[in-house]
Amino acid sequence: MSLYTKALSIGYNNQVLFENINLSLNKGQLVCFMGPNGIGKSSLIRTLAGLQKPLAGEVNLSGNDSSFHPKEIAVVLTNKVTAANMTVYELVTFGRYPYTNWNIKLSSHDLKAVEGAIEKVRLYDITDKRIAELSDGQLQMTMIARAIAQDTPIIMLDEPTAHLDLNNRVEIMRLLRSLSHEMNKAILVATHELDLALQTADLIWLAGKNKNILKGIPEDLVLNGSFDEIFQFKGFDLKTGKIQHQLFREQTIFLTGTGHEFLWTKNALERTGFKIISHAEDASTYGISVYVIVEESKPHWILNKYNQQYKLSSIEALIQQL
Ligand SMILES: Nc1ncnc2c1ncn2[C@@H]1O[C@H](COP(=O)(O)OP(=O)(O)OP(=O)(O)O)[C@@H](O)[C@H]1O
Repeated sequence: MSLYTKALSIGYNNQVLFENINLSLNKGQLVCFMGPNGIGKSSLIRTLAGLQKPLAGEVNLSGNDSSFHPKEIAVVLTNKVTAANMTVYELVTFGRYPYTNWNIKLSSHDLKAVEGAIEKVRLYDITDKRIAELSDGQLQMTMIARAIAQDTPIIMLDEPTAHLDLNNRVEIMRLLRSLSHEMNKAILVATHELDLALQTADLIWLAGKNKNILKGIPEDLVLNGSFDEIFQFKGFDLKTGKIQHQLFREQTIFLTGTGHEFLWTKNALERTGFKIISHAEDASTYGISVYVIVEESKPHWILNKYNQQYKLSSIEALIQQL
């Protein structure tokens, strides 16, 4: 199943957010939808999910007319959940409501879907907790589990990692990626997590400046400057993925070495304001050179500073000696 739009315009009576949009969300793909605050990501998700009327144009499912059904699209929005007294387990079972009648018990198939979702999101420790007792992150994970239990070919999530710690953010994006690839689902995630989106998305939708949406694989949008144009990064170089530090030391260091140790040494020296050169005909031109050496998995640093040599056992010691 896939979803596509034809000349779609969305927004509100007094505000058009996106105009004449032609997009498709295909099975087997994880799409990250990115753009600055207030550009209209949540509004587009609600419109694609059939929860909000378009201003013009159409949203279609696999060529059918837009008769949305919760068996086809599961949505995780950012709204507050009001079911304070319900347990986590009960809320996840709500994902099965398209398949059951309120008065009918969950079938063994329903229970399997609920248990499977709880396992995938690793909620087993908190299944008996009440919603009112959850942290924001736990509630977020519960809502994601509910959407997985719904077992639809399309899942849309609005900022699903907003309250999560780094491990859970990575875990959720990996999970969404595996749901799209292994279970052939179409997954759309509105997110501000640039680094995670660049590493996990098959495709990026980038909200443009002219009520349009740019599409492309992450690497192409980085290299062709689309991200820079939309986000107008200040002090951050997306092409290297690094914050641009002020070179306040006015001192160049010739640095050589390999592996993680070399990269983290470079990171520390740049952060502390040094300009780093790693390829040079003649290292002695720079007055200071640092060699990162790893022997039997243990690193040390050789600093040559104006004809003096020092052997150091940590990057902190190296910086102090500089
Ligand atoms: N129900 C509504 N009625 C009228 N205007 C709305 C409504 N919901 C949102 N808007 C307006 O639409 C614009 C886009 O809002 P939306 O929440 O879709 O943006 P967003 O890209 O998801 O933002 P963020 O990244 O900050 O979550 C904003 O100007 C917002 O004020």
